[in-house]
Amino acid sequence: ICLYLFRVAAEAGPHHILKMYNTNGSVVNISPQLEANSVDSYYRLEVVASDLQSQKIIELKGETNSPFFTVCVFRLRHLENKVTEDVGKTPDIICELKSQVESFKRKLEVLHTNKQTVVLTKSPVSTFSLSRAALTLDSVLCCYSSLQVTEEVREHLKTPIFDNWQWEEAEMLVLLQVMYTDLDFLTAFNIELEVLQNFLFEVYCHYNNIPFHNFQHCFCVTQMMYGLIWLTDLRNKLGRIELLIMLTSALCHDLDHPGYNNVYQINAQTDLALRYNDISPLENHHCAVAFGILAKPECNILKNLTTEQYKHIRGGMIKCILATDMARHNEILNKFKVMQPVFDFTNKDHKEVLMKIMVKVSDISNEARPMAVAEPWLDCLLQEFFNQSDTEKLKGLPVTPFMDRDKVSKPSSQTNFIRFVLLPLFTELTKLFPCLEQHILEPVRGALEYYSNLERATKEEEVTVKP
Ligand SMILES: Nc1nc2c(ncn2[C@@H]2O[C@@H]3COP(=O)(O)O[C@H]3[C@H]2O)c(=O)[nH]1
Ligand SMILES: [Zn+2]
Repeated sequence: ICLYLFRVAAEAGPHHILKMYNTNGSVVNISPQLEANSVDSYYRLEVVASDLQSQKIIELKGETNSPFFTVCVFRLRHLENKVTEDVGKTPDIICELKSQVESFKRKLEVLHTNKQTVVLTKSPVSTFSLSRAALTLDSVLCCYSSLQVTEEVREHLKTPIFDNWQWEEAEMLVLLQVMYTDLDFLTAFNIELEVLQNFLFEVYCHYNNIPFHNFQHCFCVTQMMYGLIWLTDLRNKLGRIELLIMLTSALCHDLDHPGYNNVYQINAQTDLALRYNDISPLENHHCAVAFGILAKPECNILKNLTTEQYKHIRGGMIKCILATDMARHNEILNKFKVMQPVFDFTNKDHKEVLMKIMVKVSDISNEARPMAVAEPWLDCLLQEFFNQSDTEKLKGLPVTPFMDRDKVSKPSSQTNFIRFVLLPLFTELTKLFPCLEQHILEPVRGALEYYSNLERATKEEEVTVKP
């Protein structure tokens, strides 16, 4: 079995380069011809994580220490079944090997985690630096002038079926400009085109290159907000200033997100948690970064407004962005539920809660999009979740259960989220705007059915596979 495991380890893939040494320290060839090892003449397996900038050494002594991997697990299970048939019970040696396979698997996962941490590590308070320069302002400006945004694209941009995966980041910046233009913000608030372009580019630069809370997410949330504004005819129900608050809040709501949520910030006692006294540290940060960008005159799309208007927008954006902290989800939804039957578009409190709900709906609206658009987003989200829970394990912090790769699957993650978060929220908004039924409620119901079926099928498969 050890020989077999070594061979599998040698084929472990690009992230794990393995070298094996004998007790004299000489490298030995991992092959089926390898001599049997023992407690005294053991092999040392060195896992060289070539692109991880990290090295771990695991010693393999006789049969008492062994490697890992899924294939091994299957092999062992097969062997166990065979032996159980012959002998009537699982021999101790097989149980021991199983636990060693698990332990080795965990070690490799730690190595893999190191890699992700290296890639993702960026000081969470690294604001106002143009650290990410995949695009230059010049290249974006070039795209502004060369991209023909047809009437068809402009109309498509107003719908939740818009597919973000088809567009480059520079193009998204152009599309964001179209949103500000087509809502008449440039004329209504005397925004110079160049200032808007600088602002959008700075926003782009302050999103991090992380799996989920990145510029693409910012674009999707803003585009969903834009779509909702058109679908619900909010232009005729709210003031332009409220629309500007909602769209700009959506745009800025995750600025400089570090890829680790509030619970992590608080448990790890990060700079952000210290700075904001554990009170919505991320959302406070996103908002502070937004106003840091607006503080630069060349990016200040609000500079031609009166002090009164500026204060109104600042107050509104702070409320909307802070409302995206999911810890406040029930508080905000319950407020809206109470108002909804007597909703009054001229009532200041009612408008305020509606604006928060609109930003929240847009923020978590991936499942309202077509499956081909939504599913890759779930992969991105789980990648970020797993990265956090791996880091929590590594640092001995409490592990967030819905982020734990050992506990969560795509279907289980979505069925619960759709049932307990999305449907109650979307249903309430749909009561106020019945036209949203077909645009956001139906696709979400479809997604629930899809993931429920998948969950059921997986469970049935598990039952049949089990010996
Ligand atoms: N399981 C699940 N969670 C989601 C989905 N979309 C958003 N979320 C969660 O909702 C949260 C909204 O706020 P955050 O951006 O902090 O983090 C987001 C995720 O934790 C989804 O499609 N599935
Ligand atoms: Zn978000």
